[in-house]
Amino acid sequence: MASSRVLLNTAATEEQRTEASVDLDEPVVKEEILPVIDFGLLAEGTPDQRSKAVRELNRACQDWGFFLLVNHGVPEKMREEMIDKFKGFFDLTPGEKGEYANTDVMNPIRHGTGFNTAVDDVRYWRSYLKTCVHPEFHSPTKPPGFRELLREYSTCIRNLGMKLLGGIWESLGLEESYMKEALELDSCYQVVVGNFYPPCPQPELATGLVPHSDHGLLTFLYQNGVDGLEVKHEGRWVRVKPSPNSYIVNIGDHMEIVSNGRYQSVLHRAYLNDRSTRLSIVSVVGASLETVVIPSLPLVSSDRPPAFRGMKYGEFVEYQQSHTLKEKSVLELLRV
Ligand SMILES: O=C(O)CCC(=O)C(=O)O
Ligand SMILES: [Fe+2]
Repeated sequence: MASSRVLLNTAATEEQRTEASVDLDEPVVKEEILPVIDFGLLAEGTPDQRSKAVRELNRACQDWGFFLLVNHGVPEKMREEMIDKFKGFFDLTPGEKGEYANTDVMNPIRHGTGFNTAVDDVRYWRSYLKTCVHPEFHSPTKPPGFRELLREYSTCIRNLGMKLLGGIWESLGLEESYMKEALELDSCYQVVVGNFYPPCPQPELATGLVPHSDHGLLTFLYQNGVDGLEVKHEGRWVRVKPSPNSYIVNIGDHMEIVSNGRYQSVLHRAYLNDRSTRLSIVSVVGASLETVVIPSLPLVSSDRPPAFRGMKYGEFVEYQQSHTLKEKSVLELLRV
């Protein structure tokens, strides 16, 4: 596979100036519309409307593993303020942000570039801030107001996530209360990540994020109106264009495990552009870090034996975060 190594040297800050190496032989990217799920019908529709929404959820999770969530109830003002506060964080001085730069991958607040700078072999045109917001809430104290807003925002996404999970369990024929207990969802692990991608002078030669799947059950992504997400669908990279106000939601590795492979996590990556700064806010909702996640017993039979070995979710996260980000490599270790 052809690869190019180039020193990107521009007006970018020292933090963003980086050596990048990316594969150039990927299949052609196409733009397609993701399936749309109306959360309003799931949460407040008539029984018929809810059943229809659950069937659509089933189709979207099976066919794509990615969908657009509309009528989700997260206020626009809160989303836009959250984007502004993350911008405010990335605009802090390197010294102020440096307080959160650390090498312990399970540290509850982490700022950095790339994915895991200790092991990355590709450098990224990206800065990030990761904060664990549940079961314990952590947040930087700067910029002013960030902490308060993040608390409100993450609670809103968690509540949305739990209700959406309810619809997904139903679509798999699973009992909500059973799943809540099996995954210890009252102490679910939730992390919020701000991804900051400044304009890149040679976007075709650098990368925002390499192809990967997310570790949790579900991921919610909101962006600042600048596109940059690509999803691997039926062997091709597809550019995703969310409708205004929608969340992009995707299935994570642990949904693949609990559903015993019925719903699969999907490879995605971030591409760059040379004009506009892109900011994405990603919220991952997963089981409790203490839970050993296994395929759900009602989805296991002699015809369909367990497809994955169990592993404590916390160990999975730690392993993924301390190794090079590489497609679905961690999940594959658990495949039977
Ligand atoms: O910024 C994006 O579009 C992708 C981010 C992402 O995949 C992640 O943070 O896991
Ligand atoms: Fe991701």
